[in-house]
Amino acid sequence: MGELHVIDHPLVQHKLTIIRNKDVGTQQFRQVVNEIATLMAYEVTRDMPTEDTVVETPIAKTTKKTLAGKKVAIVPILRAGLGMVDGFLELIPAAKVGHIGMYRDHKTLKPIEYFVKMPSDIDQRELFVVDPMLATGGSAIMAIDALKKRGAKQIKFVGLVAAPEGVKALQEAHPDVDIYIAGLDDRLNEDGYIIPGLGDAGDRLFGTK
Ligand SMILES: O=P(O)(O)OC[C@H]1O[C@H](OP(=O)(O)OP(=O)(O)O)[C@H](O)[C@@H]1O
Ligand SMILES: O=c1cc[nH]c(=O)[nH]1
Ligand SMILES: [Mg+2]
Repeated sequence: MGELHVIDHPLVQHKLTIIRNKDVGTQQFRQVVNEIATLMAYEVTRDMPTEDTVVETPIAKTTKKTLAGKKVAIVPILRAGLGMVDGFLELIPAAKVGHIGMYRDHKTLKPIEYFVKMPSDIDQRELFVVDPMLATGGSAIMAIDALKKRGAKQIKFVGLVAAPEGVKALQEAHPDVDIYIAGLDDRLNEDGYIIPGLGDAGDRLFGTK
């Protein structure tokens, strides 16, 4: 079963509450989503492998840790996932970025895939699939299906707000994928929105309403 990690760091919780406010505009929403993404990138990279490296300080030669150079890629689920990419790149600037386009049909709530462009070697990379919202889980499940079909083996899902329904569905569909979120909310409403949630993340990020 994929582990659920709720990042309860005070800075993350504070920033998440800021963007829940319906009166926060596009510019601040975008900025704070990226700030939370940076803080989450710090948490989700905790288990990155390190190796011993010899370094000469002004005082002495010593052996200390550096990253072992594991390849990673950030995979935003368009559109809303794009809002988290720059925040991740702040900490992992050399990461490749693969895009997967997905929108939910408003009536059926089923996701529809419309774009996939991945680095050629995703089978050798750790992938961070980013999307602020995990609602029914349909979009994340289909995105991860598409990545596995292309050879991906190591995947983490990183979101901001999730409904319990989405967490359960994703854990059942992809038990090998750990889930990192900033907030686990109450439930979905009849339109498939997370309660209390933060509204439509894509519309709030890009000002399309
Ligand atoms: O868990 P689910 O029920 O699949 O819902 C979550 C999806 O819905 C939103 O995307 P949306 O369809 O609004 O597309 P957008 O990002 O282009 O606005 C969100 O960004 C997720 O991708
Ligand atoms: O609450 C929700 C659910 C799905 N997608 C969103 O952007 N918000
Ligand atoms: Mg949307």
